[in-house]
Amino acid sequence: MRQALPTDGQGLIARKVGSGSIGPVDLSIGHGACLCVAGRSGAGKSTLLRILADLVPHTGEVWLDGQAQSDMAAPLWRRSVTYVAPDSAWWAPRVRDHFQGDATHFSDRMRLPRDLLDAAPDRLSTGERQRLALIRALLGKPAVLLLDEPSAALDSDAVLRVENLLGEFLSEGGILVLVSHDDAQIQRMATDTLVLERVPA
Ligand SMILES: Nc1ncnc2c1ncn2[C@@H]1O[C@H](COP(=O)(O)OP(=O)(O)OP(=O)(O)O)[C@@H](O)[C@H]1O
Repeated sequence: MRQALPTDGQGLIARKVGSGSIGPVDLSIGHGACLCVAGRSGAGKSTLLRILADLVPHTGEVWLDGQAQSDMAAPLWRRSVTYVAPDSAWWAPRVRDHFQGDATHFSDRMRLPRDLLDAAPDRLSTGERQRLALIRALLGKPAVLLLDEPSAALDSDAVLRVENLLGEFLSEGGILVLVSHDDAQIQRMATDTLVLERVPA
């Protein structure tokens, strides 16, 4: 497991967050740390990430470096606390139209063909779309990345390339919350783990 940095009020902190299907959940993640979220299908992993990104109504409170989520406009909060869905949305004609800045460095690191940046999003494979969604999020320079099964569709070499980039994000003080069903990936990436249990109806 990776080493966590101490939080001392900094980092991402959630207290008693929940919605109809999950919670209440407490968590605290320091800069440079990766919380892996596991649990059975339907346990609420995606819902927890969407709560942390302020994408769904919820109870409880979330803070980033002492700044409360409830005191910020949701779009501004999401620039710092960015959710990457397993089924990312693409709306512009070309892939590169979705990026803030030059994606070639990240795309080369992932060994993606350069012509993909000029491609129409609907011709991307599932794994290409997953990696390009991660690149799009990284180019936004978030403080926190909330990744929902980011390498579920990837071969083992591509998984390690993704983890390498995420390791770099962590070493620069980024905060990562990673939903994964892959125990080996959790072993490689986690400084801490949270196993969610489905709330009985
Ligand atoms: N928009 C929604 N409205 C109502 N219920 C929802 C909504 N989104 C998710 N749920 C329910 O909340 C529960 C948790 O769903 P969630 O997608 O968070 O689980 P998960 O742990 O991520 O599952 P998986 O591993 O299958 O992706 C499920 O019972 C799901 O049906």
